Amino acid sequence: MNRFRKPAPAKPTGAYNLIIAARFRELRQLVPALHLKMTVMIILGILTGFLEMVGITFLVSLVFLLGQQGPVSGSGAAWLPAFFGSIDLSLSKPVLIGILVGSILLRIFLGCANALIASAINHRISDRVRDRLYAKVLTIPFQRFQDYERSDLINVIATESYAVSSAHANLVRLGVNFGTIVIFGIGMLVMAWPIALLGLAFGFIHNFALGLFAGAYRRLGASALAAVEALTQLSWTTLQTLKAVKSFGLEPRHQQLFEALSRDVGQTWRKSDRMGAMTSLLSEVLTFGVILTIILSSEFLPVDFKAALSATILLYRLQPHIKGFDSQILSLYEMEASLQNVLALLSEKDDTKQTSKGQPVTRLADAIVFHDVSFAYERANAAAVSHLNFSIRAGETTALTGPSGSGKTTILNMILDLTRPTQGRITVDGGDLATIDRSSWLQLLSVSGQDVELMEGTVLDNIRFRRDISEDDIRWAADMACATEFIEELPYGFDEWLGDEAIRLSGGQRQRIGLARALAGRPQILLLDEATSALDEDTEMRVFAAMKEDAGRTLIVVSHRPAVARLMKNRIDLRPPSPTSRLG
Ligand SMILES: Nc1ncnc2c1ncn2[C@@H]1O[C@H](COP(=O)(O)OP(=O)(O)OP(=O)(O)O)[C@@H](O)[C@H]1O
Repeated sequence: MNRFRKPAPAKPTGAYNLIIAARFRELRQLVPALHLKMTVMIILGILTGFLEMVGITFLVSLVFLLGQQGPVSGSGAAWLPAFFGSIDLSLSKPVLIGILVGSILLRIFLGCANALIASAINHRISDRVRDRLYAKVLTIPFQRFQDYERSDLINVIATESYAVSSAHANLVRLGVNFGTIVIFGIGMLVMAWPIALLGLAFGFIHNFALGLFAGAYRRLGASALAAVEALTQLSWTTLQTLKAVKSFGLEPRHQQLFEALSRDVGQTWRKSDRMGAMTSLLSEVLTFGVILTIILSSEFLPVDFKAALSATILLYRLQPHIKGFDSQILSLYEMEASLQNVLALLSEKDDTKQTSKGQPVTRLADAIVFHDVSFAYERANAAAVSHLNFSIRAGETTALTGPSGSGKTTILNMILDLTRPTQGRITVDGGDLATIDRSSWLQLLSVSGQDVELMEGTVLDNIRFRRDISEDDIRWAADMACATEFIEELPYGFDEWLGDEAIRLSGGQRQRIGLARALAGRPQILLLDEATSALDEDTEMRVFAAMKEDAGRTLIVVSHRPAVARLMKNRIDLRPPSPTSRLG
């Protein structure tokens, strides 16, 4: 679990009515129009339960009717279900059969409709939550994003997001089961109150027994989640560092670790299944116990036989609803950790600049100026850069030099508006960057770095990078970056499939694809952060010569190579003890 995420509360939230309230509160934050959806589905579900009760009681009456000796005669009252008592309703046999068949058919229809509605609503909830989580990852401040483990984020978006629709479905089923239990209970009370009282006593014992499992389920949910997270993290880092793993001969060690973690995951699920089987057994035993009590004491109970039979069958049919109620309550405990993770990510604050509109810019006419700018990363002991004062002139080339860790990348990140000064301000043609519309500003900029983040796709896809850029511009950019020469050597040229790691490409080739990507949008301002460090000197010089010919671009280059810095007109040097700047 990422150390910056909210941990699940350590102590159980308490009795299960509190856990229902807690899940409901969480869902209210996550699902719009929750009440309406739940109410409709619960009413439909309860109606289905009611029809089940009608079907059972009318079936018992029909069995009595069919078992009658001799020709059928007399009023229909004798054939009515027990809860009508001695009310004399003159219903004919076909009417009774009609009610029975009608209630069964209607129950089947409502059950099916409810299942379809539930499926549609649950999928919609999952879709929306996934979309919101993904959007959140894109809108939290970049610095905050860096605090998260990538594997945790993937887990939350792809797996834990389903806990929301599961919690919704569980609460609905819980409402339906509770409603059905109440209706069956009322039916039993009207037909045979002593049996209803026995059922009630059974209910209390049952709830008490269920409460004994709550804490264990809650812990199980949290440990299952931790086990899955650890497994995903190991898989993710193994894939990320496979070359190093192989180079150090660590395959057996990784395999061992994976098997141990995988066993942990399996064990938690097996434990969950075992506990599910135990609670189910408990519920079966208690139901059997109460039915046995009824049978053994039937002689002494002041209840008519038909009513006793109907009530006992109802009690028996109540059992799946009680079992469902149990497992839903326990699942609500189990899914607490996942819901907390989803909520923790969704409650992250958005990057306000990204979501608000500012002053649009169409071009850089004069200069980007740093006015006494300092920046400190959160939780860092010292500032990454302090009291910077310099100008970057439009249309000119500038080298940003200084020792490792002196803050060059931090400066580029501030120009890219990924991070903002903690002190001082940056102006663009006199206007504060903080008030400038971020997306219009980024239209003017492009960046390429030492490590190129390639994605699954062809060379063309990687240069285009999901932007609306013509193939002509892509080929032009590849020429500028001296990339065409090696791309055309590939079996499928620009259509060659690279995959996200592009292992068949050399470091310098990857950097040239990154450079072509940055150039393809024909940016007015180009930031290069050690973007040609893996190129041989000759190719590097050819790249810069080509870019110099394409005049008018503002170029800011971070490089440790003096030859590259010398090619630039201006130089900003970040040397300790105090960062100084000078304009060449
Ligand atoms: N996300 C971060 N959180 C905390 N500190 C950071 C973070 N990124 C960078 N730093 C710190 O800020 C300082 C400046 O880092 P920066 O990457 O800007 O230096 P640099 O000059 O680009 O280094 P290099 O030449 O090695 O790439 C360093 O001390 C670094 O450890």
